Amino acid sequence: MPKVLISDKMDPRAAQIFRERGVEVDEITGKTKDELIAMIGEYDGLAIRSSTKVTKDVLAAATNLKVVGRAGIGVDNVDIPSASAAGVVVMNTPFGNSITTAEHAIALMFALARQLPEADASTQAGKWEKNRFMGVELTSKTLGLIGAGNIGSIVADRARGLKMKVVAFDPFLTPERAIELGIEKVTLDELLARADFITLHTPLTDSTRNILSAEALAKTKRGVRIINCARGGLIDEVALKAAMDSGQVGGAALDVFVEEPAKASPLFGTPNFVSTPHLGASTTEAQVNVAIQVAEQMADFLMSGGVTNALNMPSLSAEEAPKLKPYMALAERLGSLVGQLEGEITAVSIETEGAAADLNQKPITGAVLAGLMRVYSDTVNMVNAPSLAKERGLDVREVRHDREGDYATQVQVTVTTPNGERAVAGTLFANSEPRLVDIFGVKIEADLAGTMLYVVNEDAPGFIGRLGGALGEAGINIGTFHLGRRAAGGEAVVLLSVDSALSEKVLAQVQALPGVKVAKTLRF
Ligand SMILES: NC(=O)C1=CN([C@@H]2O[C@H](COP(=O)(O)OP(=O)(O)OC[C@H]3O[C@@H](n4cnc5c(N)ncnc54)[C@H](O)[C@@H]3O)[C@@H](O)[C@H]2O)C=CC1
Ligand SMILES: O=C(O)CCC(=O)C(=O)O
Repeated sequence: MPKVLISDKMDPRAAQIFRERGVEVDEITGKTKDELIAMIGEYDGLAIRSSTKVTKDVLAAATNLKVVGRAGIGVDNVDIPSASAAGVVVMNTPFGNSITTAEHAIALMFALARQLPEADASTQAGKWEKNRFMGVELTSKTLGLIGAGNIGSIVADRARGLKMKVVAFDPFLTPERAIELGIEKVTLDELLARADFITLHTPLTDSTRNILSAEALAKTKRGVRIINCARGGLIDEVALKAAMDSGQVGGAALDVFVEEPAKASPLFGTPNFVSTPHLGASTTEAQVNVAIQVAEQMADFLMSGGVTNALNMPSLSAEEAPKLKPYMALAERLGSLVGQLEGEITAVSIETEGAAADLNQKPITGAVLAGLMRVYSDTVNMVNAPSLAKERGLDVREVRHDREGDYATQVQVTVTTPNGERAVAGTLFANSEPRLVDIFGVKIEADLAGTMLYVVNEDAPGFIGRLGGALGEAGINIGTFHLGRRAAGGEAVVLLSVDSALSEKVLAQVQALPGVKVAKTLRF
């Protein structure tokens, strides 16, 4: 039974779903990095929010880990390249808290427009400072959106409902989408010059870090009000403090900080500065949504191989997964076969025909690459195989054929080596049992499983007896025996499964049999 650790506070429905789906679950929150490292080795899955940092060190200790599930959107607390390299799938829940976060941005915009937190504190302090708190209307004001993805679009919709004009800077926003949202796509400089309020809704990346730098803040309308419900680091906090002190920025509301938890900040105490402790996603509705979604996705993956909302692997629905499972086994074995038999591979082409061509090709390709590269690395799997292939400069091609060949379904793997192109092909028997049907142009029907001996020999009478004799003398029991040949009297191939591994000595004896060109042990 797979085992999952929930390491951040999460709605109890997550644990309930894991248990209902047959996944064992521990909820242990508030652990330090070292404590997490000490315990992570026993888990197949890790469910987190934003507090747990899934660093390279944590991943190195996570020897059984297969999936990290983020109950939320931002995954900047997960080292995705290290997770991919370790073959760990990283998933998030991209929509579950978007409305809630957008509403928080709108709430902070109102808080700034009417100085609600300071007015509240003053009133409760018995001051009744009616003349101190003069606000501004939102109607007809311009809202500048930096980032118009899921959350930014919802903010735009709500702001338009408030009769604001919305302009957006987002290099990936298409003109059609801007029209659909009723917003104007502008450059960053134009946004800075025109916006009365600016709200940020991008991930933190190299291109968005300090997007509101001292230089950018200097280009804003004097008195602009700024809201950040996305990520700390999008605004230069020191520059923001200076801009607020000079009056260039008339108000700022931050839900997120460069350092979290933000227990101290030069911004604290600045007039018309509003802050919340990363509460963007903190509503009952959003937390139920993300908890249910992350548990469903992780359970699908651990129990049936379904992949949804993964950031480092193509999606695979829970319906597709069982159909693809035997193909992935076939693909991995074909990849493994060529990987073991061919040394220097510079390109690989994965061709499907018949029923296989109607399936999602990415998992089949991932499985071929994982099998192929297992000779180089024990830790390669479908998640890290494509990036490993890229690192090695392997040219990967996928081809789907409409035609149906000799079999109703077929996967062919062709590799390019210094000796030319070499192809192997396989099919499924009874829709589920992987079988090799062609090896380097020789027709053969073989199950690729366990330890096998691959022999290429000259087709001549008596050879099978001599081979069986050599193995028998060495005490090696033959399980299955498969034969194929290019032409009578030409090159023949023998693939046989053996019940125990062949020693170097026995392999050398087979190699020395008259007519043997190649003898190699294979493992599947
Ligand atoms: N405060 C909180 O509790 C929460 C914060 N978030 C944060 O909100 C962010 C946005 O979430 P979504 O809208 O769901 O993400 P999304 O991926 O749907 O949208 C992000 C948008 O940013 C745009 N973008 C990327 N680079 C850009 C750049 N250099 N300049 C301008 N735009 C750029 C993208 O094109 C995309 O349209 C998340 O990355 C997350 O960090 C999300 C949920 C809760
Ligand atoms: O889990 C949380 O409270 C934070 C949510 C968040 O920042 C996100 O989903 O990106």
